[in-house]
Amino acid sequence: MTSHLKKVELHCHLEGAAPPALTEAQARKYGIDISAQLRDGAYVWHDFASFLECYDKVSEVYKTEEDYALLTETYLDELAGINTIYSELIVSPDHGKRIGLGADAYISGVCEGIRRAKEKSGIEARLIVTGERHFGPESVIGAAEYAAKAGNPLITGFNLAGEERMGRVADYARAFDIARDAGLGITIHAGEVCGAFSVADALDAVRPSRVGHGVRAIEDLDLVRRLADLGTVLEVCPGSNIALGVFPDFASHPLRRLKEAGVRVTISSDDPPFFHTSLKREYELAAGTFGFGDAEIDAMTRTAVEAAFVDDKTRKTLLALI
Ligand SMILES: Nc1ncnc2[nH]cnc12
Ligand SMILES: [Zn+2]
Repeated sequence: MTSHLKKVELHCHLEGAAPPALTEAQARKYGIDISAQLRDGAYVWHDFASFLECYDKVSEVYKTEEDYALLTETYLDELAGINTIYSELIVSPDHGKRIGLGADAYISGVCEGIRRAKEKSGIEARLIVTGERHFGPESVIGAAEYAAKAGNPLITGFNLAGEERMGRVADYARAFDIARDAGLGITIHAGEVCGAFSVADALDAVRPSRVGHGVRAIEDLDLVRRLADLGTVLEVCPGSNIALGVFPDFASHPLRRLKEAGVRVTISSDDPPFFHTSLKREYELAAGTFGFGDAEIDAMTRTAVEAAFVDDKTRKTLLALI
């Protein structure tokens, strides 16, 4: 049981957290046929590429500022209900542009959702703007420029998600320079679908303080030592990794081995309903399947706050709550 533990999540894609029932209602509202992506209350995909396709299609049923306020509020309410004190949501203003809503209205809807949830439960949240690798370097630079110029105090980080097999990290380095120069925190998906080289590329090309997943670093023990020495924080999402077949089962998942090698690890849910998981389940897995005690789980939660893209006052307040 982990219901008594305070929780923090650093890695969850907003559209990836869309509850199937809400997506179904949205599709009905707009007369969109979502039956190829959502069947019997579950999202339909069979590998990483089809997951990304399904994700993009599902995102298309969220169309207005209010749709985004509702989606954000719904997810943060769920998190607050399991004792979560802080959440970082990965958002894609590009998506707002693609559906004709516009990046500003997309972000404004999300911020309204954060405001509503915080008013009810006190949950704190920040936004990480992401570029999508499969939309190419120019689009990712556009996302970084948007995040850098937004002047929105809730946008505190920049990420690169999407098809990890497309191009090399160095192709996207300029986007990270733009984000870093604007004072944004830097994290990047690496070592999920691609192997250890992808994590090494990320360290070399963008010097992130955190890496999304990073779990395939385990294939190179020198790299594991490098991560430990640098103090790079991994946003580990075990349920996602098993659902996507990154590892065949939890017994072979490297969360414990990375932690024991001195790597700073945290736990998140990634795209919870797509992977039949939730932050609650990820904490339960940490306790049950991985065998971590309460003190060890609290230490991971504290690591997440230490690595959070927040100001020092907020960090202090959050640390005092754990
Ligand atoms: N797990 C994941 N990896 C890369 N890009 C994503 N976009 C949404 N979920 C993702
Ligand atoms: Zn992710």
